[in-house]
Amino acid sequence: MSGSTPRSGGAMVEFDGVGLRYGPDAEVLRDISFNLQPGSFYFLTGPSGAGKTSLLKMLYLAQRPSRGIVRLFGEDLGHMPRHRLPGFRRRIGVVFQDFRLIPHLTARDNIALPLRVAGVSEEDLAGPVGEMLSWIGLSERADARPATLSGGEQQRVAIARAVIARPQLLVADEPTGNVDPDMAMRLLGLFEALNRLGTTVVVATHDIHLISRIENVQMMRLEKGRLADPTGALRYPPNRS
Ligand SMILES: Nc1ncnc2c1ncn2[C@@H]1O[C@H](COP(=O)(O)OP(=O)(O)OP(=O)(O)O)[C@@H](O)[C@H]1O
Repeated sequence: MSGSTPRSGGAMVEFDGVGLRYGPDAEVLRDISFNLQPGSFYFLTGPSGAGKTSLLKMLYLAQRPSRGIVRLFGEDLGHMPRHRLPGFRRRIGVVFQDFRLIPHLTARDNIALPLRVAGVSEEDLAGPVGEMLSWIGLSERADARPATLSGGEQQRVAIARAVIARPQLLVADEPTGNVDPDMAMRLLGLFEALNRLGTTVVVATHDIHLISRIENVQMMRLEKGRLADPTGALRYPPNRS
């Protein structure tokens, strides 16, 4: 991993008074303030349209806030020159709601992509990619292209691709929406394993069953573009000390 690490004792992610609007329309997110601590596991919930995907987009740097401050890995993104963004993005694993697999690459090559980008040799990546294919139950379909995979199979490949390079931050948008409950638990196991290795994990989901199966998670709930804190687990507003 290149680049800076979070300031000592600092948050992995800090949102301070963040608002987001698309074009001239009203804000879809308002007054969003929270800290994500390194190595923690968060579920983001809320009704459809509450703004979960929009919040995640700001987390994985696909969207800049309309106002407020977003700090990632201790740095203010508002003051970051564009040429530094790709380096930051490489430290973040993303499971997109619509998967976004590369259509002309096989399942194996989609999963291997982050390791290749990181410069891992073909010899060294074969083992981890094979293990990942086995974990998601797709060893037999390793040479299949995305268009020939089911929605659930594509989702499993997307998850494997997001976790294989052990990102510092993992952001997953409804990552188990297309798989059965057993596979959902297996995939959640991947997130937990990564989290135990130190990755901060943020999972947006409607799946209450999934949430109830994990211990030591923190909940974030969005309602109509605002953050609620029903459990009190979240520091809201953030501790400014
Ligand atoms: N690119 C966009 N342009 C304009 N409005 C958008 C855009 N993306 C999202 N919105 C609007 O922002 C609001 C929040 O959408 P968002 O997708 O973030 O919600 P969500 O909580 O992820 O919903 P779901 O659970 O259905 O995926 C919605 O009113 C949506 O219509």
